[in-house]
Amino acid sequence: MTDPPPGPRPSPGSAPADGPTPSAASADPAPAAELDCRVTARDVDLRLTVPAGRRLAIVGPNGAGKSTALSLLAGHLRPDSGEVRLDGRVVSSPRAHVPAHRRRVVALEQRPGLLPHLTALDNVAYGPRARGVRRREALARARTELDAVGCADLADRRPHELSGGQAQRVALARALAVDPELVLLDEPLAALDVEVAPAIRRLLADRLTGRAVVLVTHDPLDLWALADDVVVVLSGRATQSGTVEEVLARPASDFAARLAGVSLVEGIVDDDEVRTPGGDAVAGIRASAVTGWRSGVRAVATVDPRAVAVHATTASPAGRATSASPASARSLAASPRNAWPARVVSLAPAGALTRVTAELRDGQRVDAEITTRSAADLALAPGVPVTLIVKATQVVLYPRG
Ligand SMILES: Nc1ncnc2c1ncn2[C@@H]1O[C@H](COP(=O)(O)OP(=O)(O)OP(=O)(O)O)[C@@H](O)[C@H]1O
Repeated sequence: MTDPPPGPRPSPGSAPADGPTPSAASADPAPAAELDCRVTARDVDLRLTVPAGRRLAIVGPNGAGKSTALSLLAGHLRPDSGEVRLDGRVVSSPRAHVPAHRRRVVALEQRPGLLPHLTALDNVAYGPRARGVRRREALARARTELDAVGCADLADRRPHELSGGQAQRVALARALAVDPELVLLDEPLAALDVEVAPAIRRLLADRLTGRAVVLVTHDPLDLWALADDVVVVLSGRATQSGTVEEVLARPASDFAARLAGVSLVEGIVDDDEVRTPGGDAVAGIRASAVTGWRSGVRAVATVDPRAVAVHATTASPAGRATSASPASARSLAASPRNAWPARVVSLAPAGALTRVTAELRDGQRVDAEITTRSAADLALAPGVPVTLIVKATQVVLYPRG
């Protein structure tokens, strides 16, 4: 967690002159946070909004710019251009900057970062005290917050006398004791034992619902449990955003598809199907409420790995995969099934199953989860030609937005 912010809270009027104060006439409350920033040295050009009371998850591969977004919101980094607004006030722009300790933004990170010489109670009371709250009141507030995270009986312990999970609970109490207007979570469960993480996840869900939160995570479970909305950041740019349900139901990138646990196949709409660049026809069901479906537009299909069957194939002299099963790929495709020639890229254990990653003719990758026995019977190995069979009813098609 960042150090509790000492000093008085900046009033809306003390925001830099280029920041309009929230409009009293506006019916909708200002978003809790708005970020529209360029950081040239990091090749980051990001826009994101956190409506009041909503929890936004930022997801993306390593180096995508997630921590940069958190640093901009916290006030540890200034944008080269653009601005950060909290509750309608400009707090960062190239011309002006409200420093981190004067923002009501708290961060909960992998390490709880409690002050080692203070008891749990004093750690939690520290923030309110630093904001000028009287000691008695600050201690009362700290007790309430400790109670709310199930740590009332740990009030007198010092950080080295707490388990990892207990310390993270106390850190949450400390964060909320200052009535933050924005809570930043940076992989808050990543350093915890797998036995402890679920309880802390439940606690975070309980204590943070209805607050403005920005969460960075690599764990799909956190998305469902801790976020309302999600933004997918790739190479410093927001590429897709929406509710968690929307984004995971219609992932628009391989990264988002992996989070959703599906494979993504891209192509062009050809009547009712999607035609891949490699010439494969992808039949499926149209995602609900789809608009813009017409021949020639770019489209994607999502394929659940558990719905993919892998059949042995012999390579033709031209090196093209053909089905070795009695029915040819074409006749299979005429039934409500897809049959795609492919080549195995890799095999990996997936619980009791084996995850087979195969490459279509144009190099797009599709995963299949099959029994380990089938993988052995088919003598699957990297480079082996196969035919992937998927029922059309288990493929979802939508135009690429
Ligand atoms: N202090 C820094 N100075 C210069 N460049 C940086 C600095 N920190 C990060 N970067 C660069 O900025 C880009 C975005 O990095 P950032 O740490 O925001 O990514 P991230 O999505 O948080 O990654 P991860 O998941 O690995 O934490 C990367 O190219 C990174 O190398």
